[in-house]
Amino acid sequence: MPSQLEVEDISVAFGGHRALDGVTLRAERGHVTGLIGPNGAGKSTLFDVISGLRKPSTGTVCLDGHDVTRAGPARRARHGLARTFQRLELFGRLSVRDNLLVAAELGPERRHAGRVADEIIDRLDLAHLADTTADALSTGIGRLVEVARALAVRPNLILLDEPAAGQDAQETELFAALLRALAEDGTAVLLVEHDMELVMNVCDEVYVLDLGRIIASGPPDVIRRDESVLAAYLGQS
Ligand SMILES: Nc1ncnc2c1ncn2[C@@H]1O[C@H](COP(=O)(O)OP(=O)(O)OP(=O)(O)O)[C@@H](O)[C@H]1O
Repeated sequence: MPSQLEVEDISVAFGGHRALDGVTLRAERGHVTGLIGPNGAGKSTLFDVISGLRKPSTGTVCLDGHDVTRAGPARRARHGLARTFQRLELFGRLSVRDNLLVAAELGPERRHAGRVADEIIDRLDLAHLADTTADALSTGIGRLVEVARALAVRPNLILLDEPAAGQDAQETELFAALLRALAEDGTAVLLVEHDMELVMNVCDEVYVLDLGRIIASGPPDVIRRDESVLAAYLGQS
């Protein structure tokens, strides 16, 4: 069976600067896969390539065995891809429930969008905030609602870009449990995150990007002790 996500030999250049250089990575169903690396390593650029917002100069992206390298974001979404962004992208004047409804109406269960929205609100314990407008949420809760909205399209693969930024310790703990539950449901989760404790606690495997190249990959215990990884982080200004 193919992996939910297979990224092969991806390169991206901005002018003369190689933001990604021959990146190969996989994310499996049932796994939380971490993507870490110092600032400017190329993590967001790789997410843009995977979600179809940026065309690579070399390489391929396959979703569930389908080559989508030349496909736009909408076709990738139809292959089960959803993502969140580093900056919150909720509809600020809409309620939490309406933010989920808008997404659910684009997903495979659009005919039961209301039911999908309510089920996710319950699952993420957001019922008390269902009628609150997104603008009124704290950053930490706003990030949780972003994940909720991504779930409303029933993704097979979810890309999360720094979802725990702005969350307090208790929110992060709940969030870790949510990520594990998503994986156990059979979703492939690809997580970019600077909170190393969260990454090391929830991920099945971790890829480390530095200056556009994968310098290490493996289970958290191995990555934690990898000398090239420690050197890359120590070199960070
Ligand atoms: N639109 C762009 N034009 C030119 N250079 C860019 C552009 N986007 C990113 N870069 C450069 O590409 C490299 C990778 O950036 P990217 O944002 O992907 O890194 P990152 O690992 O996500 O960083 P951070 O952890 O700070 O979010 C950086 O050197 C960055 O300055």
